[in-house]
Amino acid sequence: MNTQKITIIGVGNIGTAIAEGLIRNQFCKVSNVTLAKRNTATLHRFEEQGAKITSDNVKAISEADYIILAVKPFQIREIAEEIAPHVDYTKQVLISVITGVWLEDLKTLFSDEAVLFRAMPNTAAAIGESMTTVAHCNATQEELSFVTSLFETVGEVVMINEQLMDAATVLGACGTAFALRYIRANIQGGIEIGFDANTATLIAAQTVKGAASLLLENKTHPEQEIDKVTTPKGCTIAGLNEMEHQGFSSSLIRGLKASYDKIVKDM
Ligand SMILES: NC(=O)C1=CN([C@@H]2O[C@H](COP(=O)(O)OP(=O)(O)OC[C@H]3O[C@@H](n4cnc5c(N)ncnc54)[C@H](O)[C@@H]3O)[C@@H](O)[C@H]2O)C=CC1
Ligand SMILES: O=C(O)[C@@H]1CCC=N1
Repeated sequence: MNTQKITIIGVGNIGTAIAEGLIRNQFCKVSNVTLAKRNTATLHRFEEQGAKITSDNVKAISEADYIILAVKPFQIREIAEEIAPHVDYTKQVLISVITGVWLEDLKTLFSDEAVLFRAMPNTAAAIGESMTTVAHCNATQEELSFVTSLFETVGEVVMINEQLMDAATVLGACGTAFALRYIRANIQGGIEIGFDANTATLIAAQTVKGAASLLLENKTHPEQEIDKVTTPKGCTIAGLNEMEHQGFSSSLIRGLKASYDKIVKDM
């Protein structure tokens, strides 16, 4: 088990998911995890498990080896002003999961010498099934290995060129919501053709999980797997073609593009 101390500043949706994933998968001693947010009322279950909780960001980072920044983009300036003077850049490492905030921005907010990681996980980190993309600067091999293993503890990891981080945000982080909306539509349709909500949810979710696993395990292209399902003159191709007539793939691609354009426009 790792002995390094990890602090998460901003324990909302994604900070909570990372904390849950790390603690659940015993990445480090729970007592080496410090969680900081302004209102700590939602953090008591972590405290009961042995984590430290605080609303004092400076105190939160005082003993940390790795500091995960998980606040909203507009909150990072205020946090940086508060904690930057207290970071020991010779030994403390910063990991930002904040959308649209670049390593160069972080250097400006903290220090040119700061060891910086920019990572994009998703909320499935809570159950060890995140997809996390990572870029970095000034990191040693040891720091790189540590951060990789931290995110591997909560799912899959891929190192990317930072230029692709906004695209990774759309595909890998927003993608959780897009996939869930697809599943929800299946549930709605499933109810209309006869199932109760619980059964429709189980069938829809397990079917999507199975389809994704086919790609991950077989390393096939989706269309190869689709070919195995589409019986000639059968009901699958009839449904698929109707979905495409209604703009199914096109609407998803446009949605991804709109999501991407929103990040690029705002940041
Ligand atoms: N929600 C998601 O699925 C993902 C979000 N992100 C990024 O992570 C960041 C956080 O997103 P969410 O967790 O969804 O937002 P959130 O609003 O749920 O969490 C932010 C947390 O920061 C805390 N906070 C705000 N100001 C603070 C301060 N001065 N000191 C300490 N804590 C403070 C808030 O109380 C809140 O708990 C955003 O930049 C987002 O783009 C990245 C990947 C996935
Ligand atoms: O919607 C958002 O802005 C954030 C970025 C990734 C997931 N949620």
